[in-house]
Amino acid sequence: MTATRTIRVGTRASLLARTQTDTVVNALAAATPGLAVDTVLVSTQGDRSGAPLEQIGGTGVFVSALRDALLAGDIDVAVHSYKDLPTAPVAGIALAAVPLRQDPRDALVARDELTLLELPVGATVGTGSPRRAAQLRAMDLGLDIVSIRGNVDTRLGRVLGSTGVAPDLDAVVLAVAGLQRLSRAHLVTELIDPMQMLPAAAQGALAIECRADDADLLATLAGLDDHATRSAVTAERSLLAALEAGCTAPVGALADVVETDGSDDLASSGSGWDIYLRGSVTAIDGSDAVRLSISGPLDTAEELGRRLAADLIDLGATTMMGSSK
Ligand SMILES: NCc1[nH]cc(CCC(=O)O)c1CC(=O)O
Repeated sequence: MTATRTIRVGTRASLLARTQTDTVVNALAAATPGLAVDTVLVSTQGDRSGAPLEQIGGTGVFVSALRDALLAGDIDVAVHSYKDLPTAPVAGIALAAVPLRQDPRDALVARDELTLLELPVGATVGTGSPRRAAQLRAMDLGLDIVSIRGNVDTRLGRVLGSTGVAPDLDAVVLAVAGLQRLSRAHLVTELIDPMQMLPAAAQGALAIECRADDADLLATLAGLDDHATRSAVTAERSLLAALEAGCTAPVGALADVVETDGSDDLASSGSGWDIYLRGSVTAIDGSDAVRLSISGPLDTAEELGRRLAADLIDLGATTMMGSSK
C-alpha cells in the first residue's frame, strides 16, 4: 500500500450503521498505525423509504447502494450488518473480514419491565421481521403482533415514548447487538432464549467488504477477521441459502462453536472445535414450525448448513415458508 493512500470506508447514515462503521475504523487504525482512514456517507433506498421492507426488496436494499459505491471506486471498504446481506455473492466484491460477533440473541423491550411470559393476553408486540413475528405467534401467548419499521430509537419510542410521542405498543423485539452498539442495552427487559426464538442467520455479526482485486486492503482487513465467528456465520448462511430463503424469510439459524478436545487455540487451527448449528422454519401465522440441529467439525461449516437445510425441507420447511420465500 502506498504511504499516501487514504482508505475510504462507506457507511449508511443511520446511527446504528455509523456506530458499526466507527468500530471498524477504530479497529483498523489500531491494527495498522499510521493508516489514513476516512468515513464516507452513502444514502440507500431502505433509509429513504418508509415502506415495509418486503415491498422494497427486503433488507438487501440497505446493501446494494454500498456495494455499488464500492464497485464504482467511490469507497474502498463497506461495513454491513452481516444479516442484511443477501446470500448470493457479488462478482468483484470480497468478504474481507468478519470480526468477533456480539451477542446474537433477540431482545424484548417491554413496558413495566415485563418479560414475554408476563405480557398479558392481547398485549401488542412490534416487529418488522417475519421471522420474529412467526416465532412469537408460534409461542401461542395470545400476543397481538404489530408490523413496525424505522430505526432503533423510533422502535424503542413506540414502547417508551419519546419527545411529543406517546407510547402505543406494549413491547418490541430487536437484536440485542444493535442495542449494545447504541448503548441502549439497559432497556432490554428479556434476552430471549434461542430455544424460544432462534436469531436470524449472522445476527450480531458484521461483514467487511472490499473490492476483490484490492490485494493490499484484503491483507490489511484480514487482521480484523475472527475465525470462529466466520465459521459459525458460514454455517448459518449456508442453511439460509440452501433453503433459498431471503433475509425476510421466517428462518432462524444459530451456530455455536464448541471445543471438543480441550487442546487447541482456535486462532491457529480449527481442529478440536465443532460447530453446533440449530435451524428453524416457522409458518408465518405461527401454526407450524420445524426445528432441528446438527454438529460437525469447524471446517465443514458450509456442508453442515446444507445438510440441515435438507433435513428441514424433508420435514416440510418449503411449504411452511410459503409465499414469504
Ligand atoms: N434489519 C435491521 C438490522 N440489521 C442489523 C440489526 C441489528 C444488529 C445485528 O443484528 O447485527 C438490525 C436491527 C434489528 O434487527 O434489531
